[in-house]
Amino acid sequence: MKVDIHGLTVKADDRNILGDVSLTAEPGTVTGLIGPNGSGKSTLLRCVYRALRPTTGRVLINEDEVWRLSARAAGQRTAVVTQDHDLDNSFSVAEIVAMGRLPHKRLLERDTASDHDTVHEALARVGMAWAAGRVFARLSGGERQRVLLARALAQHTSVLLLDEPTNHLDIGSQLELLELVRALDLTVVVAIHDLGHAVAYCDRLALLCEGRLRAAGAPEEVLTPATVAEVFGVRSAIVPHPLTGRPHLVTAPAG
Ligand SMILES: Nc1ncnc2c1ncn2[C@@H]1O[C@H](COP(=O)(O)OP(=O)(O)OP(=O)(O)O)[C@@H](O)[C@H]1O
Repeated sequence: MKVDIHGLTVKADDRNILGDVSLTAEPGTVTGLIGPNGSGKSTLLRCVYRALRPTTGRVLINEDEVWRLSARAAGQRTAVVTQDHDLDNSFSVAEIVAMGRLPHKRLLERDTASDHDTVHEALARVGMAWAAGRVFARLSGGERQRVLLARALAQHTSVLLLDEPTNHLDIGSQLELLELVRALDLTVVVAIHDLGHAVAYCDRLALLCEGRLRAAGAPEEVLTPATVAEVFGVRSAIVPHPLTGRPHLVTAPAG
C-alpha cells in the first residue's frame, strides 16, 4: 500500500512544527525520515499513525484518508514501533505480541491457534522466541525494542512505521534489525538518526529541517556534502563500503 502525505502542517504553541510537508512512500520501499533533533520526524510519523491530527493537510493510505478509516481498519493497514510505550508492567512478551492481532479480531474474540502461530513466528523472526513467557517489563531496552517490532510484524499490515528503531540496540542487533526491515517487502517509513544506516538501508530519504521538507529522493541526491554541511554542520562523503560495496556515508567534523 502506498502512503501519500499531502501538504501536512502541524501548529503547536503558535508555531509550525511541520510546514506544508508532502511525501510519498511507495509499496515495497523503505523511506528514511532524517533531520536534526526537533525537525519534525516523530510528528510526521504521528500524523501517519493517527496519534495526531494535522492542522491542515492529509495522509492517505492506499487512497483512503487515515482519519476516515475506523481505528480497526487503520490498524489492519499500519503498524508502528515507537520509543514511548505505556504498557502494563505485568504483561508477558507473548501477550504483548498478541496485541498485534487485535485489529483482526472481533470484540472479546479469543486468540486462535493461528494467532498463537503468528505470535511465535513474529518472535522467532526478531530472535526473541526464547522470551515468550517472560515479563516484558523485565527485559532489557534492546530486547523490548525487538518485542515491539515482533508485535508490529504480528499485525500483518502493509505499512510499517518505525521511530528510531535502532535506539537501545547494540551494533550487531542494529544491523540485524535493519537487514530484516529491508527484506520485509512492506511500505516502511522509518525515522532514523544514523545517516550511515539511512544511506545503506533506505531506498529513499526525506530530509526535514525545522519542520520543512528540505529534500527528498535517492540517498545520494539528498545527502550531498553541501546539504549535510548546511543542515548538520559536518563534512561528509558517500563512498562504497569497504566490506559490503554498498553506499556508505562517512562524516568528519567541519574543517
Ligand atoms: N505537542 C507538542 N506541543 C508543542 N511542541 C511540540 C509538540 N510535539 C512536538 N513539539 C515540538 O515540535 C518539534 C518537532 O518535534 P519532533 O519530536 O517531531 O522532532 P524529531 O525530529 O522527531 O526530533 P528528535 O530527533 O529529537 O527525536 C520539537 O521542537 C518539539 O519540541
